[in-house]
Amino acid sequence: MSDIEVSIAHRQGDFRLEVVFNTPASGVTALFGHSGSGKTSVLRAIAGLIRADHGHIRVNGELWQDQDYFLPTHRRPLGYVFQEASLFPHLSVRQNLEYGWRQIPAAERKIPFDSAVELLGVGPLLKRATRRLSGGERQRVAIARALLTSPRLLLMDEPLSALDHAAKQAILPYLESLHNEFGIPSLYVSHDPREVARLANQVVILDQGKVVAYGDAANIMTRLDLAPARFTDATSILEGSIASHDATYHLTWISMLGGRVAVPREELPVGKRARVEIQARDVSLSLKAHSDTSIINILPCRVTDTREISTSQLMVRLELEDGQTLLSRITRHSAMALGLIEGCRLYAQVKSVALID
Ligand SMILES: Nc1ncnc2c1ncn2[C@@H]1O[C@H](COP(=O)(O)OP(=O)(O)OP(=O)(O)O)[C@@H](O)[C@H]1O
Repeated sequence: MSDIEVSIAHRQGDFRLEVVFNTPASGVTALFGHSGSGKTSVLRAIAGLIRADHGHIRVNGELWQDQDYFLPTHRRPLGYVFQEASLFPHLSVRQNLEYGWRQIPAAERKIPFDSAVELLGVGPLLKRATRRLSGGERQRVAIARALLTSPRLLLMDEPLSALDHAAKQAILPYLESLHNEFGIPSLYVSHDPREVARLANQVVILDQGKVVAYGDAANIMTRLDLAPARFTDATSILEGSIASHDATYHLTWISMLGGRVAVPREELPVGKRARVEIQARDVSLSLKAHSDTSIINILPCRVTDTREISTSQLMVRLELEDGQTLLSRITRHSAMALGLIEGCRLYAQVKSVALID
């Protein structure tokens, strides 16, 4: 019963939304798609900001809408974070947060005020006027304010899209810790494949108002028949655990069943679960496990799919020995030189690995 069930049809102007998906009410589900594919409309329907013409929405077994019933927005236990934080300009950060906090009776508050402040790192900003915040700070305050309403579902509509690269990178770890810390499921709209690969457990891909695919993020984000893996900065996420630290070369080794990779040394306990991000452009392929190379991350793998992404470039989907998937972007010229075909066994040489958590 603990899932989010959406089955709606809605017409707005010439645009027709026909969306059906089911996703666990835990972790982060990303809604991914091009501009105009209907992502915001789906969030608005879930929030009750529009009433879909047909269909139903059920969250954790609780009916929010069907043909005869419509739960008004203010009675849906959700927090909504928009592209640009809509904070009250005449109130301080603390007053903005207290506004969210006071919206619900004390007995129903699940998230302590100080925990939300600490998690989003907004403690030093509490006395500030909101007009004196940077874009990234504003978004952190907006997320903290949404959390303080103790929502059972968090809806986030491209909360990072107005931020530059550095501000995005700074805020991502806060978003990552959000559901680990409080276990509040989120629906997260984005058209940035790297952001989705990092944050999402599940992904729903939308195109022209319809669901093209949905399911486990690691699978969906690396499927070559879908849009995310065809971006030039496509990314794969691998899961392993901290295996050892190398004091001489200042490295931390992360092991998976299918091999191991190194990142610059991080003081993390051996055995701790770790996730790493690998960009497709940083993965080259070789027929042998070379030792005469500067690359230390060499993973045995098998080709499961290939797709041209431009006249000169190919995206290759690889399966590691433990079943995890990795993307590699190579030239068509290299693919021919390697004699690359589906099923062939190779070695992925990974030039750069970033530890996420
Ligand atoms: N109130 C409206 N009346 C008529 N058409 C609308 C209305 N709101 C949205 N649309 C249309 O519905 C389609 C989907 O819009 P939506 O905002 O859901 O897409 P999106 O995937 O979130 O896009 P973006 O990434 O650009 O925010 C678009 O073609 C848009 O022009």
